[in-house]
Order: sequence, then C-alpha cells, then structure tokens
Amino acid sequence: MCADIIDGNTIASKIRAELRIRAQALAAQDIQPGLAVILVGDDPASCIYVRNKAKACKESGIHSEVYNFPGETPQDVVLEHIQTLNANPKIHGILVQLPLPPHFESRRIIAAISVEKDVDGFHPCNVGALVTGHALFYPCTPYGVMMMLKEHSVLIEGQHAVVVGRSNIVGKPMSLMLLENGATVTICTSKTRDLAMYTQTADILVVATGKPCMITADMVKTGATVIDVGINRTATGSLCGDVDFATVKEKAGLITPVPGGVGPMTITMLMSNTIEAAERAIHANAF
Ligand SMILES: Nc1nc2c(c(=O)[nH]1)N[C@@H](CN(C=O)c1ccc(C(=O)N[C@@H](CCC(=O)O)C(=O)O)cc1)CN2
Repeated sequence: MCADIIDGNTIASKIRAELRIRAQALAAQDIQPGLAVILVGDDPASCIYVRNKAKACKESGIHSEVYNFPGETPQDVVLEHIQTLNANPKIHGILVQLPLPPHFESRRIIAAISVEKDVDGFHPCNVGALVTGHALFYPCTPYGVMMMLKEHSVLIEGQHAVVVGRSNIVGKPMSLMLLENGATVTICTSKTRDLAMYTQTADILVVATGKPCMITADMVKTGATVIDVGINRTATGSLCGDVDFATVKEKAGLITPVPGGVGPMTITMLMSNTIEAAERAIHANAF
C-alpha cells in the first residue's frame, strides 16, 4: 500500500480563495478585518512565522499590525499594549506569538486578550468553551487538521483517533475537536508506556511531540490516516516531522508531509478566524 498525500498547500490555497471573497464582502460594507501580532524577542522561527502571517494577511485582504518588542521588555509593557489593542475597533484579532521569553507568564498574557479577539483560541474562556462544545475560535493548528480531514472525506464518527502529544496549542484541543466530531479518542504522550500498542489501533493518528521520526511504520495500522504536526530541523538544516514519512507512507492510507502538510493550514485558519471575528463584530455592533 502507498498512502495518498494530504497536500496542505493545495487545501490552504482553496480556503484562502474563499476567505478573499468573504473579505471583499466585508470591504463592500467598509470594514477591513484587522489582525495585531505581538512578537517578543527575535527567535528566528517565530520571526519567520510572524512575517508569513503578515504576508498572508496582505494576500487575504486583512489589515495587519506587527509589534516586535525586544526580548527584555517587561511583561507589564506588553500587557498594557494588549489593553490598547483590545479597545481598538480596527483590530478584530490579536495574537501573541509563542513561545515567549522565560520571564513572561504566557498564561497571564493570553488571558489579557479580549475573548472576542482571541483568534488563536488560547484564552482560558475559549478553551473552556471548546470543552463544552461551544468554541468561539478553534485553535488554528487543530482547526487546520480538521479541515484537512474534511477535505479528504475522512470518516471521524465512531473511529479510533489517537493523539500523541498533550500541548495546549495542539494535543489537547485536537483531542477535544476529534471527540466533538464523534471519534473515540486516546491521548498519549511521547512517554506513554508501550506507545505502539495504542498507535497500532488508530484509524486516525495525529502526532505532535516534537520528536523527529518517532512514529515508525511498525507503529501504524495499515490504511490509517496519519497527520504529522511536528516540525523539526535536522542537522543539515532541512525539516522533518515526528513521523518517519518514508516508511509510514508505504503503510498508511492517507498521510501529511512535512513541510507542506499541516504547517500551511495553521496560518490559513488564523486568517479564517480573523475574518470570522470581523464578521461577528458587525453583528455585535448592529444591536
Ligand atoms: N500564537 C501562536 N504561536 C504559535 C503557534 C500558533 O498557532 N499561535 N503555532 C506555532 C508556530 N506557527 C504559527 O505561529 C507555525 C508553524 C509552522 C508553520 C508552517 O507553515 N510550517 C511550514 C514550514 C515552515 C518552515 O520552513 O519552517 C510547513 O510545515 O510546511 C506555520 C505556522 C508555534 N507558535
């Protein structure tokens, strides 16, 4: 068996074309969706992601503002800036690029963002709403994965989904979204004892551990859908995922590559959440 590839770039392009139409409809009402991105420090990967977010905004008809604070900025300065953005009617979405420098309490920073502008879906109220099945915004990476599964008509209801990873950004929200869609969900970590025993029974396997190539073909059920959320840089500077793509693709039914899989979907779903936030702001102002 050789898996079909789930191409994140193709799916992202299709969604972005739909988003441009929604942005044009807003423009016809004199509204331009606005996204503020806060970056603290100069982590090279974060700088690239923020630059790509600003570029994606431009292509999608979204106004963007990037605030790059030096790494040694006191937390209170950033908290105060978030309050200013919360009150700015031109800004519909606010995100703080993660990770933050060690002297920051990410929890306090994220909680300072207005719930209605939390386009990353990381605010504790949005996380709680996700748990109860009423999320205002889905976190962008798992939202992107769900769109990929939908695009390939992958059956979720009644299927066994195994999520390897328990981060707040991917593993936990991913598990909740699969559960909400009727999957039987098992959450594992890279340290789970006899991990293969769980992954071998997965109809849908989502891996987000940050451990290069840790999922090998013997750990995957024949015909499974394998979603690799990992982005790891190798010694030679190239990228690889958490799944050993070369061997697993010979056994899986569907598989995402790295790069070009889940990654491009993350920024696309951020654009989607920002446009959604602007559309909601119109309705909120109508009453
Ligand atoms: N506030 C947030 N911080 C972080 C998030 C997030 O969703 N919100 N996620 C990640 C980083 N991230 C977006 O911020 C992100 C990661 C990867 C990609 C991507 O397109 N990856 C490409 C490869 C890019 C490369 O060459 O390095 C791919 O997989 O094809 C986009 C966004 C952590 N922080």
